Amino acid sequence: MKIALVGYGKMGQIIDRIATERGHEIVARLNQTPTSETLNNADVAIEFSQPEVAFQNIKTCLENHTPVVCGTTGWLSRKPEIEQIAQAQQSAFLYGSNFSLGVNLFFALNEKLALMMAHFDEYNAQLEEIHHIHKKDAPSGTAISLAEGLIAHHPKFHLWKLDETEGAQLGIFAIREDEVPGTHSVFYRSKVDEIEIKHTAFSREGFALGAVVAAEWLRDKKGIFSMKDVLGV
Ligand SMILES: NC(=O)C1=CN([C@@H]2O[C@H](COP(=O)(O)OP(=O)(O)OC[C@H]3O[C@@H](n4cnc5c(N)ncnc54)[C@H](OP(=O)(O)O)[C@@H]3O)[C@@H](O)[C@H]2O)C=CC1
Ligand SMILES: O=C(O)C1=N[C@H](C(=O)O)C[C@H](O)C1
Repeated sequence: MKIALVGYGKMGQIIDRIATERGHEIVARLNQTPTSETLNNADVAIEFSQPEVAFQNIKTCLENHTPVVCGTTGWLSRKPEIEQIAQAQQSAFLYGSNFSLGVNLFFALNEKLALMMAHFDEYNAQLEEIHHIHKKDAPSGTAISLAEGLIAHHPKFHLWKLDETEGAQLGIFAIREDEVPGTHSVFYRSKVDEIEIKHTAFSREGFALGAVVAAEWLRDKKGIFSMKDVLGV
């Protein structure tokens, strides 16, 4: 199929290689907001840009009726608007904070554990994410998805507060270090023990492959989807 890459940085360039290896044609490699012309009749757009520009990129794709797989994080406050546009335009939109199979299994594992712990009050949870020094947003989209999943499956979870001041943010430690691709840990701590579950990305390959698989899945769809729909988990 024909793929438009909206955002051609670290992720876009790896997606280009993997999509080409899987027999797809890259019809656009864009580092600016697309237009109907620059989308070049793509079957699907894959958007990995930056937080401050993602909304306009996605909006343009949806209004052009180009199905769009979005991996850009840090813009989610405007996701409801995008979902309204997708519905109004009868387009296809799929957002993933993390497209790797490993992290989506990690999401499911933590949700199952939170569900089991919902019967007890012993454990609290704390999240930690480590990324490369170029990352603009914090905490990571993956960490936010993790936190949302824990709370949804364990409403009593008291996510530790970073500094115990009233109204402190969720217990998410965001660390920026060297060229770390993405490491996420969840610590479940009681008075007597601690359970740690960790996902470590060795490179960006897993994210890129997952995004291409999501684009292949989305091509003939209409509506709003996530990686749970692609993977059936
Ligand atoms: N969901 C997932 O699985 C993953 C998500 N991400 C997320 O993807 C995003 C991109 O990450 P990464 O590739 O490392 O970042 P990069 O900064 O390497 O790439 C972003 C690219 O977007 C380009 N860009 C700037 N403005 C626009 C615009 N208006 N329209 C289109 N493109 C534009 C930049 O061009 P220029 O340099 O010229 O400004 C740059 O090439 C981040 O939000 C990150 O959190 C990353 C990995 C996995
Ligand atoms: O910026 C990155 O690199 C990544 N960002 C995503 C996030 O914010 O969760 C996914 C992955 O961890 C890499």
